[in-house]
Amino acid sequence: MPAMKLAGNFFLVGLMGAGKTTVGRALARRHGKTFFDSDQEIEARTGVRIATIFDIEGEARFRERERQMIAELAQRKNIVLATGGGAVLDPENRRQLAAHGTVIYLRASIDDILTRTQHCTNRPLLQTADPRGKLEQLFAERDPLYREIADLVIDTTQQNVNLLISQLEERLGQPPKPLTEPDQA
Ligand SMILES: Nc1ncnc2c1ncn2[C@@H]1O[C@H](COP(=O)(O)OP(=O)(O)O)[C@@H](O)[C@H]1O
Ligand SMILES: O=C(O)C1=C[C@@H](OP(=O)(O)O)[C@@H](O)[C@H](O)C1
Ligand SMILES: [Mg+2]
Repeated sequence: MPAMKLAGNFFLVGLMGAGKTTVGRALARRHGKTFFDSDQEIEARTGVRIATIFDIEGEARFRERERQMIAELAQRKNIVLATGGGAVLDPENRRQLAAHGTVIYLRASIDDILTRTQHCTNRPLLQTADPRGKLEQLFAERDPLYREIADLVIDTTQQNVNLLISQLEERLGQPPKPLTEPDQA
């Protein structure tokens, strides 16, 4: 059992392959929270993979499904939610996430992301001749949006999941800094 209990909802944001689903599931298990992954919920409801939704309906319709799903899940209590990497593109999603929980931005180097995602066929945006170039473009577009709503930024590059959870707990458990320095008597 963890020494401290984390209160409220936790929302994980960051690029594909940053580890949102993996870290989110472990964090939820350790702190007795219900885990959701917005992509997995969309797949469960539609009965098809994310790649098939992109193929048949296109990215814009996927984003609508994602917006609906995040609006619904953000209302729940005591959850950990792993969002899809593009969820922050929508201002309404950013508003929902910032308003209803602690937002954790997971970062990773492009090299690590490429290694982690190279055999995956269910990330349609990376099914391109130049996944590195695509990730660099997505990072440039999205990093400011992740930062806009993040309460905490954690770098997962070359970090094992258990150590990441300890790091998260340590940083979330820190008492808030006083606004002013105590008087020097
Ligand atoms: N800290 C880590 N170190 C090494 N591999 C990782 C780490 N976090 C995730 N992975 C692996 O990378 C892949 C993508 O992780 P995932 O959690 O699905 O990322 P995301 O949900 O952010 O796209 C998975 O195969 C997962 O096992
Ligand atoms: O970055 C993106 O736009 C996407 C990320 C994916 O989720 P992960 O970040 O969990 O891979 C998934 O939602 C979809 O393929 C689109
Ligand atoms: Mg994921």
